[in-house]
Amino acid sequence: MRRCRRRARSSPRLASSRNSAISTASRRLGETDSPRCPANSLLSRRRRGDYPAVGDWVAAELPDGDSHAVIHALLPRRTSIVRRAAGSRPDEQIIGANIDTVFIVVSLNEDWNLRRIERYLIAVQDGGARPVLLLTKADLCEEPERYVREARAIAPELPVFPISALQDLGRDALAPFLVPGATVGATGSSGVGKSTLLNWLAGESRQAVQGIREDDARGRHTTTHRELFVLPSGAVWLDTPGMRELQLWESEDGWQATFSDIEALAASCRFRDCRHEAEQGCAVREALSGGELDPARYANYRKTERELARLAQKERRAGKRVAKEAAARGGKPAAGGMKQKSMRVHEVED
Ligand SMILES: Nc1nc2c(ncn2[C@@H]2O[C@H](COP(=O)(O)OP(=O)(O)OP(=O)(O)O)[C@@H](O)[C@H]2O)c(=O)[nH]1
Ligand SMILES: [Zn+2]
Repeated sequence: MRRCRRRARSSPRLASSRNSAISTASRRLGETDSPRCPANSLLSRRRRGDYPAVGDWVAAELPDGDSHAVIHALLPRRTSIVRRAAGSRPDEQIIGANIDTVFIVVSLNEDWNLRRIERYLIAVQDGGARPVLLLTKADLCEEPERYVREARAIAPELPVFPISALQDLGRDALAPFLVPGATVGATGSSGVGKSTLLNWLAGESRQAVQGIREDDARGRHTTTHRELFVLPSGAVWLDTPGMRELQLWESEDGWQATFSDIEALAASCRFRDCRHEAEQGCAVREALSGGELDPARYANYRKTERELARLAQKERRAGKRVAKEAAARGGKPAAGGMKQKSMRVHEVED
């Protein structure tokens, strides 16, 4: 089998099987062939999010006898899970495109932490994907239903399923999310059972998770690994390091969706700019003192609000800095921005 890699974090690769005489066609990015973008289209793109990412559909051409595909166009994304790219530039990195469902994976033998689940809910809902909570290792837990109840209390609409890959429990509950054509991903702490879950649903062990570090004469870089898997049900499983450890992003959508109950309370405070501190007619404080709102949930609401505000401020500052630098250069893009070579795709034989 042929694998390909490039220096950037996500790799633009084509999921479909190789076809010797293909004209321009719509394809899914993920695995096997190595696409290269025409140099002029590369140079005309600025933001990372404009580049193909795992899960994208592209119009591509695979010239006869050439193992390199050429991407001509990137199709619009239905959903995109993003995070801020490393470095000082205000830029987003697409962790996964066109994902329908993200399984938030929490193990029933680990520390149970509703606040962590809330953070995952924010991150997943920001990208437009549907969150589903999977409570793994149910075989190690005496009372999984207790945890299901607790999770439902913070997110009544959230589908929650206890499962055990080891004992083949809960498979049927996942079927509606794994219909043909659906794209799913899984996020959760290390060791909760994400790889085991993929292998269980795939019905076989897939070499999905080991990223290999390699050195070569041109420096050290990460060898990317397979990132899209077609499950026997016909669904596609997207597995990237970024997806496995989702982080908060500065958008507010996921935050508002995650804390919609508190947002609704805040909307009925007497004062529109209520800070929920000592104001008269504060519905939030009323709910807290009446026991309808868990103080720990409210504390997480405020904490994540502050975090997102800090991220947004950082973004604004970085944006101003970049604009200033661009103005100083007379509007030309930074030399150290998106280098063409960062899109180069390497190939290795397995
Ligand atoms: N008892 C039990 N153990 C499980 C189950 N699912 C996974 N495990 C075990 O949990 C451990 C971690 O599982 P992984 O699938 O590697 O976890 P992961 O989330 O992919 O971990 P990272 O790759 O570090 O992100 C392994 O020893 C699995 O055998 C389960 O349903 N029941
Ligand atoms: Zn208030």
